[in-house]
Amino acid sequence: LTLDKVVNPTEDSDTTLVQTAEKAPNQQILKDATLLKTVSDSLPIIESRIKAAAKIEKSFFDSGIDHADVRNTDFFGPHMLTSAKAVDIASVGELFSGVTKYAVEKLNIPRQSIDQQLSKRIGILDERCPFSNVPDCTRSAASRYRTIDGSCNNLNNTLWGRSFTPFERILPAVYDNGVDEARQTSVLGGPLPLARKISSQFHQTSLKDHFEPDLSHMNMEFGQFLSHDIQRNALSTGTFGAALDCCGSSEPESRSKCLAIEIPADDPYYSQFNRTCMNFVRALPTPKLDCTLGQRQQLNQNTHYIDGSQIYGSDEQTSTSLRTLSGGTLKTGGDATAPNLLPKDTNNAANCILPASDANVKCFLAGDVRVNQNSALISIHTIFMREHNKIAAGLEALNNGWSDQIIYDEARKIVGAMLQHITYKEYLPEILGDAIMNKYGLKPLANGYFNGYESKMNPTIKNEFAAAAFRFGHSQVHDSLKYNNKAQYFKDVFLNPAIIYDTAGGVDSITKGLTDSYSQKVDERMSSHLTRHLFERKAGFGGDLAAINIQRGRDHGIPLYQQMKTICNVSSNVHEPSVWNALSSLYRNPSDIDLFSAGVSEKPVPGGIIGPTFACIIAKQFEALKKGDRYYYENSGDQAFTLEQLDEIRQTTLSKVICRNTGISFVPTNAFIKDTNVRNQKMSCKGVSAIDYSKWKCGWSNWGTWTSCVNFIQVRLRTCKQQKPCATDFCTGDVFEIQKCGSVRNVEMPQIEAKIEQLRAILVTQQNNYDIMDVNTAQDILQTFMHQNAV
Ligand code: HEM
Ligand SMILES: [Ca+2]
Repeated sequence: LTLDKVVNPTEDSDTTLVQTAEKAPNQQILKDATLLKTVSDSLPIIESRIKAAAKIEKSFFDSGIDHADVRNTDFFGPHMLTSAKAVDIASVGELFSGVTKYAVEKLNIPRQSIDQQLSKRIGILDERCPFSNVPDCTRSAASRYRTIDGSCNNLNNTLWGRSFTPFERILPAVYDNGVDEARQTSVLGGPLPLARKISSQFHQTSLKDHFEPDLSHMNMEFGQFLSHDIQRNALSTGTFGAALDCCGSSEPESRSKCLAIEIPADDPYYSQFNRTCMNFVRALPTPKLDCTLGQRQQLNQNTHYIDGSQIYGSDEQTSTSLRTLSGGTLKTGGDATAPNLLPKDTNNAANCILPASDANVKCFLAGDVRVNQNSALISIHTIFMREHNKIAAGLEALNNGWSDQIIYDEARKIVGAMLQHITYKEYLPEILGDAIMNKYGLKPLANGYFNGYESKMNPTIKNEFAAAAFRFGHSQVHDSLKYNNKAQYFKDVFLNPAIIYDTAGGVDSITKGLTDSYSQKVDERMSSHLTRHLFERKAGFGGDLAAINIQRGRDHGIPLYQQMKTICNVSSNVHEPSVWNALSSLYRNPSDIDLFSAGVSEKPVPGGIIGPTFACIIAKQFEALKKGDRYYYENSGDQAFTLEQLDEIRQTTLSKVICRNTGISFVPTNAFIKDTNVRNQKMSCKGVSAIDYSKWKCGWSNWGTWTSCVNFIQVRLRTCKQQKPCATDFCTGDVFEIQKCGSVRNVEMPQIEAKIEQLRAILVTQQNNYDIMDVNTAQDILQTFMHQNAV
């Protein structure tokens, strides 16, 4: 079984129980009626259990263990990442998990076949399915623009890639009870090694910087920005959306929403603070998209597609709140000394550290709530907001008579296309290397349309990608940001917007620093700023992102490293022996090893920076995000850019976007590669202009150049741009102009004028046939005419 078969099964996904039984003759055959009866028996029981649990949860709130405000150990406040809509979906998710567990017990369903045997829609559960309202896509089908929430992209599966739909899986989940309990038990029995122990013994073996000699720190930061476009997990909250304190209860294990990270007594760092517990809440459950019973799944609150949703939002309400609703622009904030920043989060909903001395300094709003997580992320968000507004102004100046809505839509379409171009053209090749880029067809074309859209390709973000593989970027994070030629420790830029407003620093300085400094090597080692001081507000009480990644993998039932390696066809020796020994010695059995830890520590693939197992998961995901996206920027069709617009998008580089939207003078030509590398020269921002908006002008293009003079006649052509989104009545007059040329003798005049009339008559009838009116076409027309009408 290879990954391709697993990810794109050819079998009909509505496998019936009978078919399942035929495939696995030894398994118990479930009758529909039996299952239906079991489910209806279980419903009142499960519902009353959920009610009782909610009561207990509320008691945690009433007693002050859970609390409305954010405290020292809540870090980013996981509950703040979760929207009310996700909580609603999760309540159904809980019901589905409960019913599944009941059925598994009652009907003695073997663990390995839970999903197979229960993968069936059941009428009485259908009405609770949060994904049964199929959107009306009649208008979007022919629309030039994506919907804000990603629905109606795939016209056969209109919910694919929409925000608030589940992550899907490459392999079935590995839960302790087969259905929903986090993996905590070794294959040999007994507990798995503690996540914090693996972090302190393996991910922190050296706390020194380990540079990746080729890549800039921007490579790290763009990865984070991109990751916030395509995924946002929903995490548990307490009653009334409160922060859960999984370390605050005397019996945290008794809470199904908690999976606190235990800190061993001999911890090399936290022990000096007598700290024994790190807050960790479980990701919320969701039913599957088809609402069949089965294992616990997790929810993506953002659109799965690369569509700039971290800039614009993944739902209508957010996207509208970020718009000025005039001239197609996005709202801005900032002040006289730091102008043109993102709009201010005046309520400090993100719980940022704000200086008491300056009421002006606030955190920011964007399409993704994590924007304030660190100053480098704020900076890149700001640059893309500015790029949108710059494009909107450029489109408005064309005087096409476009409304605010058309300008917004078109600018958003262009920015989304730029993000895709930067991702596939500049970012991914550095991560995956040339061979894998080619193998999965990830490279953009140099010209023409890409005709590789596959409506059967499911773009949904895979759980193994979100919870493990694409977190490789955590190993690239440096100890500090370079800012105003100083090193600003990472722990001091978490949720701290002050330097964005600093006249000596701000977006320009941080961005320049990102292109000017190295990213760290992708390996088992992670910066102590992430493994000891994540979101730290009080010494000793920061978080550990390596431990969180491991714990998250267990929470999601992410398959084991060995399973993923097999499915990815990865050969055996992909670790340095010393690295493998260090890791495997922490576990009772190699089969227990967590995917994040072993994946991130593999030796890199040729030309790339990650190992073969993560490369396989990541390449496959980006293939699906390209071929499974009807709005992929290189596609032809109703929604397409014109070829000349597409060529303009293809000129985009991250460096040019930086140049256009900051006051930086010099950038590396490729912002992802350090400019000390011979492949990469510094370029001046002086020569970088805005994109050529004339490609978006409605009505006549400028005249093309005159052809050369053939028998005293020359021609020039122009193009009527009536393509979408232009209205159709912009052009009156002809696409051609004819004139005499050369030194014509008087006696020849009448003859030439007659020829011109003859040519004009022909061109008038033919002019609708020409799509591209360039000088070569004109020359061809003229030569042919002269040839056929030789003087
Ligand atoms: C300063 C840098 C970064 C910080 C402080 C940071 C922090 C975090 C935190 C706190 C989480 C949530 C963990 C959990 O509860 O499961 C997370 C998730 C994640 N991070 Fe990062 N991260 C950083 C950079 C990156 C980079 C560079 C990448 C990729 C190239 C990345 C990819 C991811 C992914 C894929 C997730 C899972 C998202 C989800 O759950 O929906 N991060 N990160
Ligand atoms: Ca998105």
